[in-house]
Amino acid sequence: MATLYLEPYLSTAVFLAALGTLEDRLKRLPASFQSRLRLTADCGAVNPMEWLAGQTLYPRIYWCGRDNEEEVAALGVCQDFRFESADDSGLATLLQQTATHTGNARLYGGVAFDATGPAWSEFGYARFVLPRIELTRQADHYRISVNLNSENAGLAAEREAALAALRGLLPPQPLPHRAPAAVVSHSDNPEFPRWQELVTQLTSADFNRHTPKVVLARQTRLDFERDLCPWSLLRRWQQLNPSCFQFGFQFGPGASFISCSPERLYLRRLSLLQSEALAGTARRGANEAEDTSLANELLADSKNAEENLWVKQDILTALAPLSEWVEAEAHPRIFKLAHVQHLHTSIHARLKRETGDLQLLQALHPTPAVGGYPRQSAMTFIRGHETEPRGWYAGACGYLSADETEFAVAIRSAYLQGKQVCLYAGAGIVAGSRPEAEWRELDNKLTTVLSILLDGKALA
Ligand SMILES: C=C(O[C@@H]1C=C(C(=O)O)C=C[C@H]1O)C(=O)O
Ligand SMILES: [Mg+2]
Repeated sequence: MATLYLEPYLSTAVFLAALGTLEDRLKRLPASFQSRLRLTADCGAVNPMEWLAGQTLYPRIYWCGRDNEEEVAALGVCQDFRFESADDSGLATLLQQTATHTGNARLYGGVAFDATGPAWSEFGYARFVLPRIELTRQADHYRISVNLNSENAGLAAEREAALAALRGLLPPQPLPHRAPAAVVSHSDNPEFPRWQELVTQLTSADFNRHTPKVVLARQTRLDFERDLCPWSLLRRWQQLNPSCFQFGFQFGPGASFISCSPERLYLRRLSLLQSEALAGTARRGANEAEDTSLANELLADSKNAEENLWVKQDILTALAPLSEWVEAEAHPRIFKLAHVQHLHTSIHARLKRETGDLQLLQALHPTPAVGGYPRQSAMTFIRGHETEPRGWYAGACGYLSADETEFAVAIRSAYLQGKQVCLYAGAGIVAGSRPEAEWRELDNKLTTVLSILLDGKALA
């Protein structure tokens, strides 16, 4: 086995020693243990995404927090929880049970935008995985872990499965910039004429009176001459937008979902919660003066203020019964990305003792940043008028554990299947929205990912 690791790991000897440590500890496992067990060893610097891309096992899951302090490459399955619909009470049970697990084993996964929409195969309505192996970077500290679950097939079989996963590891695969893959076709759904009709409908006084905000989305589908590598695309994307959440899910070889999202649904550390209203958009300026003037216009604009306010108010209302206290910044600030800038309002709460991730997800998702206000009426409009299912786009993706849970809102995302990429962008439609301006806003939101795909500096 050893020779496999020789070249590509940056600190091969340390990595090999870590694998050796884990093997020894697996061989000397206690005769019994409660439920989940996690063994961890320091492994030296290895690029988590390149490591993930080099493996043969699935699922491959990548997560990097918005502050870039923590990066995780998760591989294979110790436990896999997949739910085809929101009616499945198993998801509620899972969320409740996770709260009572000791230790900090994390489940990585996501929930689709719409509980009732058709699910993407492999992704389901919701899917969460306790990975078999995790490579974690915290600041500049790298660790490799292996998870076991005594409730699986029995201790001996579980130990064998863990050893086999470790022994099957392959070297990282460099993700170099490659020559462009040519685009064969490019289509939008809806196209502009239909978008114009929908925005006109949503901004009519009659509609607006009962449903003041609906987030309409467009799917942009690109077909390339060759298969694309999701990890190469995500790698380039994260370099352009390092202040975003960066994540990817590849449950099998056929499809992957990646995202570079600026938006947090929530971060819960024990009973402290951080959430936010991120809505309202302008493009970035060509120079500093223009950029500042666009930011000032955004801060002063009533249509954008309203987009942000519906999100803030809805989150505050949803959190009030779940919290000891909840507070929000009085005014939005500017959050800058590579090609757009947004209005951002921070929200903090201390949760009541009985509030867990189940209540939080039910109360918050989907927020009016991706659905609308009121939620049910906006969802009914979206279901009745968008013809492409959103799948996990605008869903909630992240990790769950007893002590700490974080979900990003899966906007600025791409669903890849072989040669095909589906990109998604939505815009909050409120009174005063104009079809042309909102259409341009969709384009602006896709500029970063399109600059990579169409420049072709990554990918084949
Ligand atoms: C729905 C998306 O983004 C949302 C809509 C925004 C807007 O309309 O200004 C801004 C950020 C998000 O709340 C998306 O990017 O797909
Ligand atoms: Mg907007």
